[in-house]
Amino acid sequence: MKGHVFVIGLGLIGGSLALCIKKEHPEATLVGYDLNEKQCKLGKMLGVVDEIADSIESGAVHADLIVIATPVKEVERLIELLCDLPLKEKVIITDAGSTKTEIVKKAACLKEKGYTFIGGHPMAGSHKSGVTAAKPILFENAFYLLTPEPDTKQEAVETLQLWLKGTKAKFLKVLPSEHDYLTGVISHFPHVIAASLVHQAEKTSQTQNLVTRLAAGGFRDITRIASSNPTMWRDISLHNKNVLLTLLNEWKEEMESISQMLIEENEEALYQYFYQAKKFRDEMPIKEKGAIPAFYDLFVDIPDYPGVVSEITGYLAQENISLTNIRIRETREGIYGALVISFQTEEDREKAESCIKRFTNFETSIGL
Ligand SMILES: NC(=O)C1=CN([C@@H]2O[C@H](COP(=O)(O)OP(=O)(O)OC[C@H]3O[C@@H](n4cnc5c(N)ncnc54)[C@H](O)[C@@H]3O)[C@@H](O)[C@H]2O)C=CC1
Ligand SMILES: O=C(O)C(=O)Cc1ccc(O)cc1
Repeated sequence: MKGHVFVIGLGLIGGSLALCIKKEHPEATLVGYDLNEKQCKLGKMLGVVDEIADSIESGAVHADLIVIATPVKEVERLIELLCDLPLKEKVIITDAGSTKTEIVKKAACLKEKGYTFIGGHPMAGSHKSGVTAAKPILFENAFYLLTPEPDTKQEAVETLQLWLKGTKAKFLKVLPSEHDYLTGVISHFPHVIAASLVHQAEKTSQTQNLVTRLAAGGFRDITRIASSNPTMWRDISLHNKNVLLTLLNEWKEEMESISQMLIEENEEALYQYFYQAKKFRDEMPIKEKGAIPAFYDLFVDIPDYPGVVSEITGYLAQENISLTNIRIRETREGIYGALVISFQTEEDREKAESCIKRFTNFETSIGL
């Protein structure tokens, strides 16, 4: 497709979406804008966007597609700002925010002006931020939730999906309230719990300095997401506060019932509690992005030349690092592909990452 695409917020998500759009639509002009000048410079330098706009206004008025990829409270402010601009009549405005109810409500002013807004949420990412972490394979096979309104034209939804085809994500349409409840359960509430576990360990560390050294394995797995961007999570929590408060109350009741099982030394109830959790989790489609990520996967961006895979496995073998699985996610002649290497433990994955970094200049990441 041809046209001007304006991406506001050139971070992990805005940058990755820009790369996906350019990959699928090389004739489109990608224009970026970020409050942080450094992200603008990097975005242009890394070829994530073709141009940087001087202001929101100058980027927005020429755009056929506007993608807002800033923290969710900023999404609201930007929508207000766009409402007062003379945009193109057929422009499609979307966002990538992790919450939808408040954003879609705010977008009513765009509808009043005759513009089309379709809420969006690519359900993949990581605890990293900034345009340097952006990559075109970030959303591959992930769910991409869209929240069109009943009166949104089907043609506009199709056009948006076409613009976003390069994400290779699986699009699903949901209601904003449904979106916020589901993401509250599987994403927002777990972030609160992860942060709370880290706080608990920190409190203990004030009197027991061994705690941080002992915190390995399970603790690190369950608290990885506590390393995410605090501004982003502050905004998400405030936007989805009602769902979070409901979930917190249910959680408190559940914790109360565990206290009771412990007080009563109720072996059968405790066994059932852990057994049912294991059963449900083991049956989840964990290999699919969007459920629970496979935590010990290492992604290596590799150039497409013969022998590159055995070169990498050779380095790992030299350092006695065992892998459990290896696969190539995408290769086309001369184009970078992603090698996905699975390990049994996080320690093995960390060792492998530093080994590959020492021997090569290939980009590595732990993805979702
Ligand atoms: N990080 C993740 O894994 C995921 C994040 N999201 C959502 O995507 C959005 C962006 O998140 P990330 O890319 O991770 O954050 P990020 O921190 O990497 O990028 C956000 C960028 O927005 C810029 N920004 C903030 N206010 C702005 C404004 N008024 N005008 C222009 N630029 C502004 C910041 O300077 C920053 O560069 C958030 O709404 C987040 O909830 C959605 C899916 C996954
Ligand atoms: O790092 C992780 O596991 C995440 O949870 C990434 C993430 C963050 C926010 C979203 O709205 C969707 C995905």
